[in-house]
Parts: sequence; structure tokens; C-alpha cells
Amino acid sequence: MDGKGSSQLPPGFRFHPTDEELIMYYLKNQATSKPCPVSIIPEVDIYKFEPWELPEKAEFGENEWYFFSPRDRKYPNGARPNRATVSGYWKATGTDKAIYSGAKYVGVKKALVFYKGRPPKGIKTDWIMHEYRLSDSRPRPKKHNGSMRLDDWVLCRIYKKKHVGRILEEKEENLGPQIPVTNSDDGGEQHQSPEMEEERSIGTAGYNMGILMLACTVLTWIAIHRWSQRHTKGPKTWPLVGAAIEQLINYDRMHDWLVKYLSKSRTVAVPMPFTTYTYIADPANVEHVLKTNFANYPKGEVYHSYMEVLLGDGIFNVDGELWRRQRKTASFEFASKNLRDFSTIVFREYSLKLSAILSEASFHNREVDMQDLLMRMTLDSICKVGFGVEIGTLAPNLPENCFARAFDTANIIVTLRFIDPLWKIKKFLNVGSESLLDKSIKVIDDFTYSVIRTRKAEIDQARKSHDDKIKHDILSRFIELGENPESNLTDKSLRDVVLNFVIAGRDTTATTLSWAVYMMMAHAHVADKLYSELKTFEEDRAKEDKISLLHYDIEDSKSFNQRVTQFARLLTYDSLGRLHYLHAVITETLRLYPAVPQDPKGILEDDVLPDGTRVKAGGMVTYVPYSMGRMEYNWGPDATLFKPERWLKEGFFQNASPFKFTAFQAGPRICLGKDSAYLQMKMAIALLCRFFKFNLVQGHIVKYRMMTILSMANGLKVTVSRRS
Ligand code: HEM
Repeated sequence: MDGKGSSQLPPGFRFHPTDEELIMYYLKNQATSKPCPVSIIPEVDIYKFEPWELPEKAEFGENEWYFFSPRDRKYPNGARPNRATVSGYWKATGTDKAIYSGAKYVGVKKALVFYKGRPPKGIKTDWIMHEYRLSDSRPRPKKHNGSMRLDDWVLCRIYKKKHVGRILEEKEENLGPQIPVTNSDDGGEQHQSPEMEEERSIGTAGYNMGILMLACTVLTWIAIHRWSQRHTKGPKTWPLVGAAIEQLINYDRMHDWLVKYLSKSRTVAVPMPFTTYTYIADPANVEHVLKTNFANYPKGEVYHSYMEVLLGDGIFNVDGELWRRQRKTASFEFASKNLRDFSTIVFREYSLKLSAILSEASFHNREVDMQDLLMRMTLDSICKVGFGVEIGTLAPNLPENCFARAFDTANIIVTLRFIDPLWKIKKFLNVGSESLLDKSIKVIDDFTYSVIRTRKAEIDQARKSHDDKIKHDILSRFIELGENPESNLTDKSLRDVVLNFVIAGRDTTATTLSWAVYMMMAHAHVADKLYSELKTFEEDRAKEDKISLLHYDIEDSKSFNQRVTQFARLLTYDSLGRLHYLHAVITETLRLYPAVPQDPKGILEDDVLPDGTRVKAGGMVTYVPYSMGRMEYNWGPDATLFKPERWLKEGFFQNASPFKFTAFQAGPRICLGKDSAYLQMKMAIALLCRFFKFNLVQGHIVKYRMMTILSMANGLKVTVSRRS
């Protein structure tokens, strides 16, 4: 709509003044009776008209119209302006905006919305007004002539909302800083309700209030949550994340972190996001979980999902029928005398290989990493005993072993999953640790499937030549079983069998042996006592076998190695059973450094443990051998001391309840390889401690690494000397 003055304006003229221009060039001029740059703003008392009547009063404008307007007082003695028209009223909205010219405060802009009817029941319309006032305009003192005039002039821009162009412009305006004007002269005019700018301001205020209330609620919640835990013996938690933060901070020393809490309370509940881990160290609770109510505490879905990538559906990682079938086959194999005899030969052979490497290192004053050597020894042994293949990682040149490295990496990463809530996302995106895990699994699988292929080919070959030596190992037993189509045993099942036995047979035994060697270094009197037992044993056995012991010179490698070999022949399954102190040394090592330091179980149904602790379905209960071995309530005041004698009564080894000494677990899932493990460990330690003395390399730090097995983070660097 063109106003009356538009005919005098040049073609294409548009009027888009800024707030500052409106104040500086129009309102100021009007107030001081100077001419404006263009005279297109008429003087109209806008409160005498309804907003929709105003466009035709304007001199110029299409979608917005400008007016100079006087303001009247609402009440004779008040400073509030009268904003009523005949049919309605203008109502202020939002925060006033200060207008600056450079750094100088020159005016105020107020937004108003027109309501039809009378307050407070007026109906909001789309008519909007921006009222500009000079900063120095002050309400005139009330004149005695009875004039109701409030101040000289204000400049009003009127427009109707919902015009797209206007909305865009409005948005632009709203981007500018809104500096609230405190010294407002509107006499406490109420600022309420919508219009675009207004809605935004009110929205912002409401939003800020909401944030404030939310923050207060959260802080109160946290405070109450923390206060309610003042008597809790377990770790203090935070809402939602539970103890996850504390667990992450203490991740590298997690086992000792648990010792701290379990020594204060035999059962500790650790809330985690979406679940609770309950840790137990009380033998009565352990018996309940591992035996009495065994069916309620399976490995469970959570454990299975975390470990599946590595252990698949192998015996360690399944429940129910799948577990029962594997347990039956493996138990049968472990009970066989054939396997025991075969194992004794293999363990002796590999212990001798290890002795030869140590002897060589001792003659050349070379440092060795005992943990690495022991891992090689047990890997070679389990591959030979378990799968009938020779992999030769303990060869004198100690060949690089990709499989072992990949296996360790995978083991570390799957353990991390238990406290890393982001692992599924990382796995989905194949980034970070999960990407490394993926690569490691490929290396592991390549090795494992090649073992299976080799063994299958050997079995075929043996069959063709009617050789019946094929049945001494566990893998062959499973391969044979797989030939029955009803067994559903695929190559993938065989892969899982192999990997489960690798973790069972290699890592556990090598780790225990490493800690035992470390204990010998840390407790010289124990090493000496063991040495005496072994010397006596050697002499007794030689007499029994009616052989004379070879003379040897510890400076002569040939005679030294011959004597080592002669001693090894005296070590049989039966004769090793007589070495009670040796048995006690290994068991005491396992008490303080159990190869499986904690072992979680799922919970099928809500239950109450014997000490009254309630556990909820879907959570986890973990018995903690590492803590259990260090608890005074389990072992007396000297619980933390390394004392093999605690296992001996009149020189004979006395076992403890498997629910108190839990290194091999207990109940229906007790370790199947316990005897085999003792056989290998006793064989190795007998040879090592009879003929060698170990010294920790100066500055080498011995500490555990967080993975399912309690291996040493930096290995075990030692120097070796020979014993006479
Ligand atoms: C110091 C050596 C060993 C220790 C401390 C040890 C400890 C354990 C523990 C704590 C479990 C229970 C694991 C779980 O529930 O996830 C277990 C299970 C098992 N162990 Fe051992 N183990 C050792 C050596 C061996 C060896 C050498 C073998 C076999 C070659 C073996 C075979 C098994 C098997 C098959 C199971 C699974 C039992 C089942 O779930 O039914 N272990 N072992």
C-alpha cells in the first residue's frame, strides 16, 4: 500500500531504517522540531485508531508503517502510558532493547502486541508495534492544566505478523544483543506474551529458569545420593554412572581396589550403568553361587557377548547343554591314563628345553624374560598335548610368535569391554581397540584353523597307515566326535575348542609359574628350603632307581646339562606327588596370585546370598580369588604373607576347601585341568629351582596387567645363575 507522500519520492525508494537511524535522524529531529531527511512519517495519535486503520493514515509503506505519536498517561498521577484503543489495547512484550549510536545510549525500543477486548481477557492479534523512545525523554511533570500527555513524541513502527519478509527481518534484529533497559520510564508496564521477538525472549527466560531448576534438582539429587552412601562400605557412586568412574580410574589396579573394599565387607555391591556387579569373598556365599544354587549363576548372556569374539562357544563361554557336552568329552579325555602319561613326557621335554635356554643365558650373563619363556613353554605344551601339533616357539632362537601376541592383545581388549560402555559403538564403527581386536582375531583364526587342518591331515594319514597313536590329544577326540553328523561339530566349533584350551592351558599355568619364580626371588629362605627338598628327593630317587648321580661342574655346560637331564628323568607323575613343599609353594603362589583373579557369573533370578545380600536377575556376581586369598577373615592375621608352610601338616600337604581357596573355581565347573596343571608346574619348578637361582633385573617393575588372566604387565626380567 502506498502512502500519500510516496508520489514525491524517487522511483525505487524503500524505507528500511535501522533502529539507530530511526532514533538519530527521525525521532530526535521530531523532538527538536527539525525536519526529517524525508517527510514520510506523519504525526498520528495511534491510540485513537485501531491498528488496521493505521496503514491508511501512513504517508508511505507497504508492509510496515511509521508514525510519530504522543503518549498519554493512564492515570492522572501515574507514569504508565495509556495504551487502550476503542476496541482493544496494546500490551508490552519482551525486554526493552537499548539503542546505541556508537558507544552512546540514545534510545529504547519496546515491542507491543495488540489485543482485542479488555484486559485481562483480550484476544491476541497479529498486529505488532515497535515503539522507539529517546533515551533522554522523561515523563513530563503533570501540568496543572490537567493535560494527560506523558512525553513528547515516540516513533512507532506498526506491522502485521506472519509476513515472511517481516519475519526474516525480525529474526535479523533479534540477532543483535538485547541489552535490557533498567531505568525504564514505562511506569512498571507489564511485559508479557507473544510476538516473535517477545516469544523468543519469554522462551529464553523460561528456558533459563528451566535450566536453573534442572541444575538445582540435579545437584540436590547428587547431594542426597552421596549423603545416602555415607555408611556404605563399597565404593561411593554417582547417579546413573554408579561406580564406573571410580572403576575406570582404578582400572590398572582393580584387583587391589577390590581388596580394599572386600576387607571391610565380605560382599561389595558396585552399581554400574544399567547393572550391578556384586563381588564376594565369603566362602559361604561362594559355595552358594558355585554349587548350591549353581543353576542360577551361569556364565550368562552378558559374559558370553563380551567374550564370544575370542572364545566363541567354547567350554569357558557357554552354559547348558553346549557346556555339558564339552565338559563330558573333555573330562573323559583328562581322566585317561594315556593323556596323563603323554603329558608327563611332553612337560618333561619342554621343561628341559627351557632349562637349556636358561643354562645358555646363565653362561652368557644374558637377561631373560621368564614370563615370555614360560608362555612359550606352556603354549608349545598345550599344542602338543591338546592338539597333537608341534609349534616350536621354545626353539633356542625364540622365534617371533604372531599368534601369542595377537592372543594377548585380544585378551586385554575383551577384558576392557567389562568396564567400557562404548565398546559396542567402537565395534560397530570398527575403530580404536575394537578395530585392533578385529585384526588380532584374524591372526588367531589363521593359526587355529591351520592347527585343525594339520591335525585332520595327520589323522587321515595315520588311519591310512593303521597307526593308532592318534587318540592322545583333546582336539583329536573332538575331531572324532565331529565325524558323527549328529554332533553338529563344525570347524568353527573345533576352533573354539582349541582357543578355549589355549587360554586354559597356556596362560594360567605360565602366569602361575612366573609368580612362583618371583616369589622364590622375593623369599630366599623359601627357595633354599625348596632346594633342600629337591636335593633330598634327587638322592632318594637315585637310590630307588639304583642309579648313580652324574658328577657335574657348574662351570661346565655339558656336564651341567647332563645332570639336569638325569634329574628330569627322576620326575614322574608319581614321584612328583612326594614333593609336598613344592606343592605347597605352588599353591601358596596361587593363593596370593591366582591365575584367574576374578570370575564373574550372571544371575538368572533374584536371589538372596547366605549373608543376606540380595542380588537381582540380570546383574553379575563375581567371586574374587585375588581378594579371597588376602582376607584375614579367610586366612588369619598373616593372610598377606607368602608362607607355604600354612599348607603343610607334619610335612604333608593339606588341601583347603575349594570355596575358600578358589584359584581353580569349585562346584560343577571346577577346573578340569587342575591335575595336569600341577603336573606341569611341579615338573618345571622342580627343575628350575633345583638347578637355578634367579635375580630380578635391577629396576624391573613387577605388576599385574588387567586381563582375564593375572599376567605380569612388564614380563619378568631376570638374570640366572646355576646351582650346584
Ligand atoms: C594354574 C593353572 C590353572 C588354573 C589356576 C586354572 C583355573 C581355572 C578356573 C578358575 C576355571 C574356571 C573358569 C571360568 O569359570 O571361567 C577353570 C576352568 C577350566 N580349566 Fe583351568 N586352570 C588352570 C589350568 C588348566 C589347564 C592346564 C587346563 C587344561 C589343559 C585347564 C582346563 C580348564 C577347563 C577345560 C575349564 C573349564 C571348566 C568348565 O567350565 O567346566 N585349566 N580353570
